[in-house]
Amino acid sequence: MEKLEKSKVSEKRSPKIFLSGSIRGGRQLLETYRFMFDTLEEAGAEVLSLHVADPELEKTEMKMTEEEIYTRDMGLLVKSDALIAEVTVPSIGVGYEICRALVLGIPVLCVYSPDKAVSAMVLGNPDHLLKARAYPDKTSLNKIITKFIRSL
Ligand SMILES: O=c1[nH]c(=O)n([C@H]2C[C@H](O)[C@@H](COP(=O)(O)O)O2)cc1CO
Repeated sequence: MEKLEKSKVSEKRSPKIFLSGSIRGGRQLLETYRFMFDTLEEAGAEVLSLHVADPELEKTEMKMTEEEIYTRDMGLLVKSDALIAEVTVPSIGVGYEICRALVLGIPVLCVYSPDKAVSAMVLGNPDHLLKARAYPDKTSLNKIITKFIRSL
């Protein structure tokens, strides 16, 4: 009888990704979050937190209470196969989500612009579930994300 091989997430179904990016920490990299969202979709991933890359985010989140935002995001995080965080812009929410994902045993990819001072809590973190990668340009950002998705 043919032996069933243990398959990775990507061979079975679209990996569910929590995209994490600064909101109240500052929206100056919104265009990068949108690029990351597009890259993830092209790589066959399903982005659960699409609101992070939404230029109209303020309109929808304004109608939600702080508790509703927190509960929704934590609910999405537990359903995620991985978290991908853009950490160039310091954000308490992004840092919290990274830590929470690691505690839950969810793999994390942090990406950042190489000329920015990123927290040692990310760069110096020895957790085997955490990868931190600098991207000098959009082409490398695309490659880093695509490689990570294929590794899931
Ligand atoms: O309105 C929101 N909606 C929301 O989903 N978040 C989550 C998702 C983001 O990855 C992260 C951003 O955190 P911060 O707002 O502290 O920069 O927190 C955060 C806020 C505002 O803090």
